[in-house]
Amino acid sequence: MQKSENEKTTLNLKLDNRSYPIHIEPGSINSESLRQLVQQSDAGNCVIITDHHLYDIYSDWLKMLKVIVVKAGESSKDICVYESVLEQMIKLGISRTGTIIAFGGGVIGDLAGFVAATYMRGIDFYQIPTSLLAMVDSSIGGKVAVNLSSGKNLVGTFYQPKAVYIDPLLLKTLDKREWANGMAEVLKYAIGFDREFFDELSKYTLTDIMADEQLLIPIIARCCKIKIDVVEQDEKDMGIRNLLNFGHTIGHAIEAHYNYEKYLHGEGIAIGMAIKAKLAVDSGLLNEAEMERILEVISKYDLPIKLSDMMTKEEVDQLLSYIIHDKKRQVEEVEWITFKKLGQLESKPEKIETFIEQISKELLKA
Ligand SMILES: O=C(O)C(=O)C[C@@H](O)[C@H](O)[C@H](O)COP(=O)(O)O
Repeated sequence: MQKSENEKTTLNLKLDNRSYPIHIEPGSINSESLRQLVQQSDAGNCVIITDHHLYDIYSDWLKMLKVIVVKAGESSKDICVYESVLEQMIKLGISRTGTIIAFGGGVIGDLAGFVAATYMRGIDFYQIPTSLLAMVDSSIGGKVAVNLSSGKNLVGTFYQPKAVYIDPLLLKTLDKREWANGMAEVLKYAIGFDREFFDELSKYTLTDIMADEQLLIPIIARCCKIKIDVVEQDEKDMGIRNLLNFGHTIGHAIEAHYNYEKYLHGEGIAIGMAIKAKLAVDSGLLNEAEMERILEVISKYDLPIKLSDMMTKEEVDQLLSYIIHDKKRQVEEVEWITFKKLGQLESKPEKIETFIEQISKELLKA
């Protein structure tokens, strides 16, 4: 894999008047640059939304600025937390010409983006992702949302940021499980969109990527480029963008079934991608060796390829009931995202009963 120097990379996501830059530069985010971004947005009318874990780490950067802090973790992607943040925005005197800076992982980006999309009918926002998952996926493309008990991301909209600032050095605060969490989305791009990328990643381990910034930066840029290309073609997820949801129908159901406590998003979709790879062999879309390689590489990056506990048929049925609420669902069908070949996906409508029967069979296997 091509190693990069420490220069700045700027990518551009082109969507008419909703176009924006995605800056990738190690060391670009610090107290001074954060202050400048706030100043340029009118300091008194700009608020940073972050979580308590990050506030503890970066309090020196944040304490002089207007900040709203929520609890770290998926439980903050919640309607009540969303309402609380809106009320705090009012109390902070943020007007309809105000700005939000989302400084956090996927949860913060999705929550803060949804607040920005709806506060006084919409104000500007910037994404400063601090997790690998947010850097390679959720901070780009404008999907913003909160969860319901019925499922993931069920209340939200498409609302593009004004810019995304990616500083890989911020990942130093991430624990290994969170690194693996983000690598699941990296592997999604490789397995589903870029065979050469998959072959390259298969040469490394999670530890290699964590330890070598010169390896990491091109990986982040490659993921952003794939995401940009897809979003520019299908911003509202009516066609090709469905493919970015590979492994997610099962993954979201797993997350929701365990109340967003047992499995991180990346762990859920890793299991989802592994199940899809196994089923692709049954339908002749992958050969046994390709499937085995996919499972091996997913495992190599410290991600699960199956649920950790055996499930009863009743438990599997309960887990799969979340599929009914998947947003790719039509009336009687759900978009089945599967392989054309390793490195290329396709989406086709599948009867929900068939979908559930096939996934159920895999989930019940030892
Ligand atoms: O950007 C997209 O489109 C994706 O599907 C990317 C997903 O990796 C991401 O997790 C997204 O938030 C899930 O989207 P959803 O539409 O299933 O809520």
